[in-house]
Amino acid sequence: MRIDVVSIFPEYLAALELSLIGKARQDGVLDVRVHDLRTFTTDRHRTVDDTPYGGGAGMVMKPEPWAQALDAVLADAPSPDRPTLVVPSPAGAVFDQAMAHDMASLDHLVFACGRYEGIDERAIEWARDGFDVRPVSLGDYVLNGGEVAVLAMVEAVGRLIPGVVGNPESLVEESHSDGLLEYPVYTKPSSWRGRDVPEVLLSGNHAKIAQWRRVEQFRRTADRRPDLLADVDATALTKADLAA
Ligand SMILES: COC(=O)COc1cccc(COC(=O)c2cn[nH]c2)c1
Repeated sequence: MRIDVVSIFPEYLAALELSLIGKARQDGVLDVRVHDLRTFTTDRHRTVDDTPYGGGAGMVMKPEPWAQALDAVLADAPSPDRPTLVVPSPAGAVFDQAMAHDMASLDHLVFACGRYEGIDERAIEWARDGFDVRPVSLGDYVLNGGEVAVLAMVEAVGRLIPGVVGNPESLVEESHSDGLLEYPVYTKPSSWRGRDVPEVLLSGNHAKIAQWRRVEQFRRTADRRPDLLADVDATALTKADLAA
């Protein structure tokens, strides 16, 4: 997969050189390119923002540098297919694991990191000719810019790409993969500061362990994210499971 990120703080994305994503880049599994929006300005001060029409506090990102930057990305695109342009924004569709899987199936993802009060809307509309434009929110809160959201999304998407995570098995049983939160996990020692690992996990009885884990998933989801239960087939939980 090819990923392009455009930002006025390209050094913010240095974290993508670390750990699993960094290794995937070295192995050629991911091709991540970060671009400094100021490269695409033409004035002496490398201006990327100006005051908002209609008044109000803050500044707005000028459309022209964005059009120049996105044109440069298109000129160097890996395939003639329309890339997806993800614009992290408080006014976007909320990012979730389903969206991460959808993005992981794409050949070319481009991220536009907004700052200040946002990007001139005309640049977003202009981009619809060359890109599948998707405003995406991480949640109902406001960041100072899109870079932190891009780090989260590139990690969530990148880890789903074959060859990025060592053991693909570890992607199967995790929160949200089956609509439920994940069960609690334990490791040695079996007794720690007076707290013992649940007996069933030491039993070697794999059917009982699977049953216990399933119940814990439902219990946790009901406790922390009851909103998720609406979409889950609770009949999968038998009375025997609950009695266990
Ligand atoms: C058209 O879109 C834009 O102009 C985006 O502009 C901005 C402006 C300020 C901050 C951000 C970063 O995104 C978030 O704050 C965000 C994402 N998820 N939850 C909060 C983006």
